[in-house]
Amino acid sequence: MDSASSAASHLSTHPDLSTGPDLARRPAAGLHPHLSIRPLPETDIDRALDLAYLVFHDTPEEEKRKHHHDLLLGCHRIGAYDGDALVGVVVALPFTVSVPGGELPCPSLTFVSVAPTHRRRGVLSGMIAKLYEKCVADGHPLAALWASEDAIYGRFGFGPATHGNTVEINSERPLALRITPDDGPLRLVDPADAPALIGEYYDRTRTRRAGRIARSEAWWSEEWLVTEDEEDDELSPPRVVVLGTRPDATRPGATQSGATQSDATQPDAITGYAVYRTKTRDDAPGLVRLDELEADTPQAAAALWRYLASIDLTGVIRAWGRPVDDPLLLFAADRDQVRVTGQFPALWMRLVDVRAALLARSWAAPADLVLEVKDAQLPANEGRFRLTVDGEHASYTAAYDRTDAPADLTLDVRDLAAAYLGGNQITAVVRAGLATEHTPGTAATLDAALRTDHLPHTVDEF
Ligand SMILES: CC(=O)SCCNC(=O)CCNC(=O)[C@H](O)C(C)(C)COP(=O)(O)OP(=O)(O)OC[C@H]1O[C@@H](n2cnc3c(N)ncnc32)[C@H](O)[C@@H]1OP(=O)(O)O
Repeated sequence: MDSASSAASHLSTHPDLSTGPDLARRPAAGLHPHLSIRPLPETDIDRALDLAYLVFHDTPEEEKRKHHHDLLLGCHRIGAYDGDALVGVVVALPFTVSVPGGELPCPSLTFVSVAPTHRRRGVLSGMIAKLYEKCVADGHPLAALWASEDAIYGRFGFGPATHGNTVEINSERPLALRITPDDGPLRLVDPADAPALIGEYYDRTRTRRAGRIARSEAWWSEEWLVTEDEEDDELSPPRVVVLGTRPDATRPGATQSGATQSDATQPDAITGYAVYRTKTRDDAPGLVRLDELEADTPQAAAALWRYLASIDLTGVIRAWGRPVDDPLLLFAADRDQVRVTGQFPALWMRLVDVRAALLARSWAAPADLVLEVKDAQLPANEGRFRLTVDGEHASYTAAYDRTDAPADLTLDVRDLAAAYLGGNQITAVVRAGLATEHTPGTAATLDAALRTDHLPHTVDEF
């Protein structure tokens, strides 16, 4: 493609489109015969980016465009074409996501774009159907995304499976804590060295919570630790602070004072880290914008929060995308000082193959019930299935097989997807009138079986 031509100019010169398409409004399940949906070749990546920048009202600099180009090269890409004109794009990042008890490949949708000339004609629906075909062919039971608008993806069977809290801390006074922070050494790390150091820590610990994305080194350096923040160029470059293990004279390498030379310089000596940026402001206290804080123990987390709250010339910490069950909310001694200012859906999940998805996760309690699942897109998921979970605590095994037995619970696949990682309750879905419990107590049994020790959490927005 001629890189100088944008999707906009391409559309306006296309004979079928210049006068407005003659495409009658089609139901989502059908696609107008003018349109074809097929894999988007490498040679069309520039056109795909033009289309995405058009619909997202973005005018990126060359460097960002090159970054997006490289990102799309490594993804599965689907294009919708009207004749030669590219009118729709869906990109699937080849992610792996943690699920209760393990992890699964999870094609993750991004750059979802339909030309303004072709909206509401089933183009997105057609591309999603194509993506599901690909997931089934590849044996990938899950798909995921972050939604630009809440109303779009439920109809395609996606449910919001993880949520994030926005937390604001008044750090003009010392952070009041009900626990004693870990006294291990804190060390600032050069962001260039951070992927190797905290990347290994993250890999080691990320499956503690479901919903977490495995991060490649490129994802660390080009998404997480990129020098200039994409949304606020007044913020400092990323700062990375790591907490080391407590000085212990008995450890190898300990000095006479008890400190160890290797504390916090080796991934296995780290007990937590925080990634943050700062900025000073004329009209308000200086800001610490926290991107991520992970810790092995509440005491280690408390040490990192206390560090962030005591940075000179700052008076507020704004933390985005914190876990809903963040222990900070309990060990903070003054909840007027530490306030949850918002909550939002983060990772939307799709159980493309309900059976494979359910069998791949761990279970928290026994169950024996018949689910009737509604799935408007994927008939293989539709119908009645007996879910049995047996065995001993911590090693339950599940079976999920089609049955003619009457249903104990009827629910939509999107609500099952929202509950899959343990972050939402089926009992609440029943109470909201969105699922029907034919046998009282079934939803509570299912909730107990799906329960996880920690709520799921996703902070990688894509
Ligand atoms: C994962 C991500 O990348 S999120 C980013 C999504 N992209 C954007 O927001 C960019 C701007 N918007 C667009 O490009 C398009 O409008 C899209 C991709 C959101 C929708 O594409 P379309 O081809 O118009 O969707 P399509 O025609 O297949 O719609 C299917 C159904 O979803 C509904 N729908 C689509 N978009 C929306 C929306 N924004 N809000 C509410 N309903 C919507 C349609 O009304 C239709 O419902 P119906 O079948 O009951 O009539």
